[in-house]
Amino acid sequence: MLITIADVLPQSELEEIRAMLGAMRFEDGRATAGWSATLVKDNEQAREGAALSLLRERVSKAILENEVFSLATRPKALTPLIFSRYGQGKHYGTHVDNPLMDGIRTDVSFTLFLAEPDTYDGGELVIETMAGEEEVKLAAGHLVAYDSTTLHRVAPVTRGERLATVGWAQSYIRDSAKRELLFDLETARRNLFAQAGKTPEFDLLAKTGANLFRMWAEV
Ligand SMILES: O=C(O)CCC(=O)C(=O)O
Ligand SMILES: [Fe+2]
Repeated sequence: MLITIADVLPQSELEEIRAMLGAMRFEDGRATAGWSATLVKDNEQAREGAALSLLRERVSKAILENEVFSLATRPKALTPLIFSRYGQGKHYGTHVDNPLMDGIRTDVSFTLFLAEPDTYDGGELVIETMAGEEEVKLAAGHLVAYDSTTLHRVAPVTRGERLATVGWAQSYIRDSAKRELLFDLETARRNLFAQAGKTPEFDLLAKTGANLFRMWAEV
């Protein structure tokens, strides 16, 4: 499933986060790439330190508290976030993400855009799907989550600077098709509740959703 989620971070926080990033030191992104990714990765990332730890904590909390993110990915754990910067000419060529990172299995990859799209050209996240290439470039504060199993790339930036934070979730539900099924069922259940309240049909959907989760969850 590929899903975009609006307003994971509000406008007021974005300005402060961009200012914090502006004061931080960045290093070559190849420092954290596997050997084949170093062939294609050409960006910069915020360096480890107290400021990065604080920022990570704050943004991870906002992501995990987002209800749509939680229902779409069913996160068991997140990797430490990477804050990346792509100046002019920077890009990240086609690759698949490592299956394990920081001790967790990567089921879902996500990018939270931090720069407004009219401040830079290029820098689209391009994801290869069975239906063709999906280009994603979102407003600052919006997030895209997609299966870590996909090939994807970041197109070269040709003007300005692309700022984003990226991370990975291990899901309680390993299989993407099952995650989508649970997401649809929960959406239907909530819509039914909004229309008709707590009917017997609502209870049956609640039972089915909970019991499928119990059947599939890896804890
Ligand atoms: O910056 C992005 O949107 C994605 C970066 C990426 O693919 C990665 O770090 O593995
Ligand atoms: Fe990636």
